[in-house]
Amino acid sequence: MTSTTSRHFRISAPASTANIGPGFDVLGASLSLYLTLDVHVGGDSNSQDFEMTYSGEGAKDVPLTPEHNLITKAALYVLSANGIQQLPRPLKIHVDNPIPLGRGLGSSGAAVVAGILLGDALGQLKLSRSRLLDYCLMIERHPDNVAAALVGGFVASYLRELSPEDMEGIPESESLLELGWNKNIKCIAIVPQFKVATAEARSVLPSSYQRQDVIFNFQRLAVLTTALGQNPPDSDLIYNAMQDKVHQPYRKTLIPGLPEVLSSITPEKYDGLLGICLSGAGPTILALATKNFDAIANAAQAVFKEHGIQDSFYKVLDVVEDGSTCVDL
Ligand SMILES: Nc1ncnc2c1ncn2[C@@H]1O[C@H](COP(=O)(O)OP(=O)(O)O)[C@@H](O)[C@H]1O
Ligand SMILES: N[C@@H](CCOP(=O)(O)O)C(=O)O
Repeated sequence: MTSTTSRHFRISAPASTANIGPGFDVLGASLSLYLTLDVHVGGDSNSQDFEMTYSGEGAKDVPLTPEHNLITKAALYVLSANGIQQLPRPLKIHVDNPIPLGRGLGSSGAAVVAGILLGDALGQLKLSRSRLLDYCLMIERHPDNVAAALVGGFVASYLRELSPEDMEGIPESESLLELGWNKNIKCIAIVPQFKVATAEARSVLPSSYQRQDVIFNFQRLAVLTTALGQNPPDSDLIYNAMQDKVHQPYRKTLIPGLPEVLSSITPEKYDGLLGICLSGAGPTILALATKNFDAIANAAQAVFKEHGIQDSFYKVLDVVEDGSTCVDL
């Protein structure tokens, strides 16, 4: 498809931290770390050029062909579902990605959301936000990261029960609720220098659970969704509400030192700490705090070192309300 009209636009999609303890596949919060696409399309009707360049995380790792790159695959998915079988030419995309891949900060969620917005923009489809989310879910399959990355803020979501007939098309598959987040609560992401693929971290989870473990998470999830919006935040309430029995206990085999990090770093020992958990499927540790960020991060890094993980870094991030955007330049 040759595009004669020339357009220059920028897509931005935030990182996200999912689960936040007991909210496995439910809770997600968008973080102040943005994947951006700088897109030039059309202009020279004689050119069939396609160029994709990268800077930042994954620049040397990710495939750059449209059929293999997660961003352009998502864009092609939206376009083909709407009767457009290829990307318009000429097309230049520069991707700048500060989100570490395979670390539990929603890099794939941000890439899927950015790709869906890219397809929507290139096809001039003007899809609604809920429709964009449906497309994201058909790719990512769990709602927490993509919901937070698309709409922004602190988000709870559920998947609708879908019949086989529903699945023949692109079903309306998710509902979400934007929750309150106390702006004084910062997200310390302690990032070990090894990857855990989300698919692998999901494969180690049991297919069924004891009733008491499910109730354990239900109780804490209900409390946590409100507690994180309260001001001042209650560290005892939040710390205990961020406990989990559904995913973290099973993922400790993939992340050396995880139990020790989660049990040894407490509000009693570290002033300002509210709670600590695995960010998404890990290996990043998420610590929620109002101050004392460096001491908290250094404590987690020290535990990782005791377990042979010498290299890690940390970032102090905000939960951001603006979600993903597509802006003409
Ligand atoms: N900006 C990107 N561009 C292309 N592919 C990406 C990008 N970000 C993530 N991916 C793909 O997603 C994979 C990481 O996804 P996943 O295992 O879910 O980890 P994460 O916790 O970072 O979401 C990468 O290995 C890569 O295949
Ligand atoms: N609920 C998912 C969240 C995965 O988040 P990611 O940032 O690691 O992709 C899970 O825990 O599997």
